Amino acid sequence: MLYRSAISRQACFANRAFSAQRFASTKSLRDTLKEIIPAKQEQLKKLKAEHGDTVVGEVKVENIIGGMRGLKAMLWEASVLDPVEGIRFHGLSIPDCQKVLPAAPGGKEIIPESMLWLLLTGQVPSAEQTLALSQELAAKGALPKFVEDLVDSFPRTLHPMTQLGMGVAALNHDSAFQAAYERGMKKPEYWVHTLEDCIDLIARLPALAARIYRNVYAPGTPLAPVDGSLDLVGNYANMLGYGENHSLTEYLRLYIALHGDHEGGNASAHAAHLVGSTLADPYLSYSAALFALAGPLHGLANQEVLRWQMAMQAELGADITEEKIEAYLWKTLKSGQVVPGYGHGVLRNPDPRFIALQEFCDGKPELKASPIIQLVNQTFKVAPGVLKAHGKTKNPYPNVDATSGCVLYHYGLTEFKYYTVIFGVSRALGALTQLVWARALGLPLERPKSMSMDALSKFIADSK
Ligand SMILES: CC(=O)SCCNC(=O)CCNC(=O)[C@H](O)C(C)(C)COP(=O)(O)OP(=O)(O)OC[C@H]1O[C@@H](n2cnc3c(N)ncnc32)[C@H](O)[C@@H]1OP(=O)(O)O
Ligand SMILES: O=C([O-])CC(=O)C(=O)O
Repeated sequence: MLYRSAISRQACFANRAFSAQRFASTKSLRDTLKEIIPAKQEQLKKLKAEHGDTVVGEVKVENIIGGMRGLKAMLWEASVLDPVEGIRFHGLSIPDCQKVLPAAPGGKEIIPESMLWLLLTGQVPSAEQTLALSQELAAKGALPKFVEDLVDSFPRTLHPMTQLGMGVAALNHDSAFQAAYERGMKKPEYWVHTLEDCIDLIARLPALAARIYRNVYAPGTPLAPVDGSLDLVGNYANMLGYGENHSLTEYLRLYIALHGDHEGGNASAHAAHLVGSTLADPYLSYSAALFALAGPLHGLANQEVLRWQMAMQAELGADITEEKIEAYLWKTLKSGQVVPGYGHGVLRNPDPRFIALQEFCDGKPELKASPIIQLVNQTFKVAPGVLKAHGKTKNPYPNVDATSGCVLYHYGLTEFKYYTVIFGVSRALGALTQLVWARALGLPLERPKSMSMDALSKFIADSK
């Protein structure tokens, strides 16, 4: 009863807040995709036929040397990142999504299932569709026994991200795409089997990620099974051992929904896309994404932020002033390290995901009073000025990693080497969505041309 009234409350709320045409019909996820894919295929065909030779930008030597920064060279459907405004998912900003995407029954925050539906289809799901997706994910959420045994065999000292990537790769044992490919499936069927793998993988990530957490940080204690009545994050929190903490569960829903997609060029999404373009199955493709996410310049920065803020707290003692933070920032920079959680390859403003997580904290007195979250806020006041004066970083503002882990720490989830795993549960939403579309659109193998320094120098000399 409570469940039903929560659902209809959500539906009414969503209907008030957003224009009707953005809403999905009452169709299932698969039928919705079947309906929209032909138009997208047609759009791509037309773009290629009518504008294939339109120039989008130029390639400078600095782009080739500089990590391809700024080059518009990938197709990515679900989201676009504006340097100033931040991310939009199918045109919806984070505040838009917070208004229209259904929450979990009894909750307020965006539920990752509704974000997944939006990313995959470009439509806002109803509460009923979101619930159906939750139920499907829970029904498919258990791990095969051999993957449980594999993960249980890892040493506790193996980094949780290494464990996650290996576990995800091993899940390809059951890949529907791989099996159908071996049977000789035709190209138009690719997306159908890719979608099934992607749904299965997203469903199993919480059980895999929670098992890693329990093995490493609470060995020998019981691990809850997947509960068919819970949503994806409800289950994840429960299996982690935090199911009773409603506030943390809500935070995780928001966190996982917001980290889901950040257009295509970020290292994890791009890695999934590159590997997927070889027709490797979604499990192998997403394990590649996870290993990219595990680098400190990308997803691992959230563990690095906490480590750095804790070291700052320990050094500065009880009376932390802005002057002392400023001196600590300079010490970090002068020692040749980056300030973790600051800077970005595309953004040139504070990350709206950072703002959304800060707003989550602002609404909760216990979070506002938390020393670590106060330190994040104080650092935010000082760091942009210091980074501007330092004069190197193109973006002196915080990215999402500047706060995400510190909030987890406040909730008692203090094992910071685990934080990127939570990011890894999330990024599957966007990276796997794109794999479905890459297969539906028949996108080719990704294979850019590289040049050696000698070849570049010759090219420059010849063009003078
Ligand atoms: C979810 C995410 O992945 S968000 C990013 C998470 N990563 C971090 O927070 C780590 C800290 N930040 C960084 O290292 C960078 O800002 C990156 C990797 C995110 C972006 O890198 P780039 O696009 O190359 O940044 P940018 O063009 O501004 O770099 C120019 C110079 O400023 C430096 N710089 C950039 N950000 C910082 C920073 N936070 N602290 C100190 N120096 C920085 C770069 O290292 C580079 O120095 P170099 O010329 O000596 O090599
Ligand atoms: O966009 C990027 O390069 C990094 C990032 O913030 C993300 O992947 O979420």
